[in-house]
Amino acid sequence: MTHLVRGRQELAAARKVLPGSVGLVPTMGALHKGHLANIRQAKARCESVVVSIFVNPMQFERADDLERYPRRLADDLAVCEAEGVDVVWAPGVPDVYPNGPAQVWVTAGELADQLEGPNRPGHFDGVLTVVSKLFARVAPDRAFFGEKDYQQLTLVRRLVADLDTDVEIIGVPTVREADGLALSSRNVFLSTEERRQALVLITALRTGRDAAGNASAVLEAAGTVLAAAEGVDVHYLELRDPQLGRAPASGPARLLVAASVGATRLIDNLAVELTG
Ligand SMILES: Nc1ncnc2c1ncn2[C@@H]1O[C@H](COP(=O)(O)OP(=O)(O)OP(=O)(O)O)[C@@H](O)[C@H]1O
Ligand SMILES: CC(C)(CO)[C@@H](O)C(=O)[O-]
Ligand code: BAL
Repeated sequence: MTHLVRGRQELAAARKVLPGSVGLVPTMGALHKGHLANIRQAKARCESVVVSIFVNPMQFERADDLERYPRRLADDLAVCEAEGVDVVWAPGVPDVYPNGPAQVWVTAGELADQLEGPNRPGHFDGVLTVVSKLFARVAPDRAFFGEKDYQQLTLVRRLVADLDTDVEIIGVPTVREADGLALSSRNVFLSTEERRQALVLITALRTGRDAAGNASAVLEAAGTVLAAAEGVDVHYLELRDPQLGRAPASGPARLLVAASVGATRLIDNLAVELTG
C-alpha cells in the first residue's frame, strides 16, 4: 500500500523503514504515462520507490504559469497505488521552505542561460535548488528524470557531479502519444486545433534526424518544417552534443526545439547521428 506523507518528520519516519535501495521519482504531479515510465524504471531498479509531488514556486518565473499548473493529488495517489509506489511525498510549500524562500541557492551556471534559459530566467536555479533539497530529505540511491526535459536532466547530472552528491541519475526515454507528441502535463491546455499544430515539433525533429547529414543539413531539414508551420511560435531549434556543448562535426548529437502553440510553451528533443 502506498503511504502518503506531507511533513518532513512524517517523511523521515517513512524513509527510515524503507527496505533496500531507494529510488526517487521527482514530479510536479498531474501524473501521465511519461511519469509512469519513470516510476516503472525506478521499480525495476530499486527495492523501494518514493515519488515526490511538489509544484515548486521557485522554478516558475511567471505567476500565471504557477497558478494554472494542473494539480490532481487524488488521481496521482491512485496511479502511484496501482504502480506499487511505496511512499508519495506531497509536501506543502512550508514543508520544503520552512524558513521562507531559500536564501542560499544552487546556481546552474552558464548552461542555464542557453536553450530554455532566456525564456525562463532563474528557472534552473530553482530546479537544482529544490532537487538538492529533495535529495537531502529522501536520501535516494538513484533518481529518475525524463529525457523530455533534456536540459534539466543534463543539469541534474552536473549537479551531482559538481557537488559530489551520492545519487545515481537515471535518464528515462521520452514517452510519446501514438502520433509522436511528447507527453507533458501542459498538453491539457491545448485546444483540438493546437494539439494538431503541436505535432510540428516532433515532425521537425524526426525530419532533421532522418536527414542524416552534417549539422547544417540536419538544422536546415528541421528548420524548413518549422518555418512552414501555422500557429506555432518557434523559440529555438538547436543542435548540441549529448552533454549540450557545441555540436560535434560527426557522431551522436541532440536536436532540441521549443515553441509556443497558442498560450502553451512546449519543448521536445531527439537523439541524432551526424555524419560529417
Ligand atoms: N513524456 C515524458 N516521458 C518521460 N518522462 C517525462 C515525460 N514528461 C515528463 N517527464 C518527466 O517527469 C518528471 C516530472 O516532470 P513534470 O512533473 O514537470 O511533468 P511534465 O509533463 O514535464 O510537466 P511540464 O512539461 O508541464 O513541465 C521529469 O523528470 C520529466 O522529465
Ligand atoms: C524535477 C522537478 C520535479 C523539480 O521541481 C521538476 O522540474 C519536474 O517536474 O521536471
Ligand atoms: N518539467 C520541467 C519543469 C517545468 O516546466 O517547470
